[in-house]
Amino acid sequence: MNLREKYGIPQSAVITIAGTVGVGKSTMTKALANALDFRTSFENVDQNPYLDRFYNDFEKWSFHLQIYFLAERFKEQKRMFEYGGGFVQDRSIYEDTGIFARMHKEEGTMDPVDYETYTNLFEAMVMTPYFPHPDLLIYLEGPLDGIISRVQERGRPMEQETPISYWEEMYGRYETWIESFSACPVLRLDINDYDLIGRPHEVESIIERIGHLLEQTTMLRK
Ligand SMILES: Nc1ncnc2c1ncn2[C@@H]1O[C@H](COP(=O)(O)OP(=O)(O)O)[C@@H](O)[C@H]1O
Ligand SMILES: Nc1ncnc2c1ncn2[C@H]1C[C@H](O)[C@@H](COP(=O)(O)O)O1
Repeated sequence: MNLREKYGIPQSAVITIAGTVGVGKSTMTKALANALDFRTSFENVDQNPYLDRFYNDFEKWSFHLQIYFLAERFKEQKRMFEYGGGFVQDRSIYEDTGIFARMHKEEGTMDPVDYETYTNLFEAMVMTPYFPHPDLLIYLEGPLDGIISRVQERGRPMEQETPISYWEEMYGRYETWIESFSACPVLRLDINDYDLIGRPHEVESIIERIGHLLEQTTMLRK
């Protein structure tokens, strides 16, 4: 019996991983997908034609980047649907609007009219009964200084050159955002409570918690 069967996780489940830049979403996505024998849906950072330009000039490229991410995530959503689920997704679509677009609009680096156009499009595409929400959102959290060290060590120059204040602002917004997030059930994990690189077997206890939570939410729906 594999871990998915052992903990009663449906073959069709879609699990999305959320959290600030550098917190460990991609690492978690790989580990969970591997242990559950699920497919992965990653953000393709290296192939993103706007990301470098965006970090060099937020005001100029905010709108273009958000539209690009929306199109990419929607394509991924379609792919997950076509396979009938069984996916772990690196970052949820909800963070694009709830964290990034909103932050840039409120910080004055996204034009308010562009923001309005973007959110209208987002709501028309995503906030409808036709858009299947994930079965579970895993929210990764931990101390900011450790997360910033991970960003620095990972070594994407555009992120290394970005002022710490940007990551601080984002971090605070994530803390507020998760408190009111309600599109699907949430499992919060503190990154100091596991280490998927140093102690990879710890993925099992995370899968056990996922199984319990999915079981509870299925019972509540009955
Ligand atoms: N448990 C861990 N201990 C130490 N470093 C980690 C751990 N998990 C992830 N990292 C490292 O932190 C960096 C950011 O992780 P990543 O999974 O890419 O985060 P995200 O996808 O959230 O941006 C990567 O260099 C990764 O290898
Ligand atoms: N919607 C977004 N707006 C701006 N920047 C974004 C958005 N989604 C992701 N990003 C950036 C943040 C990081 O530099 C990379 C990848 O994020 P990561 O958390 O490392 O997966 O893209």
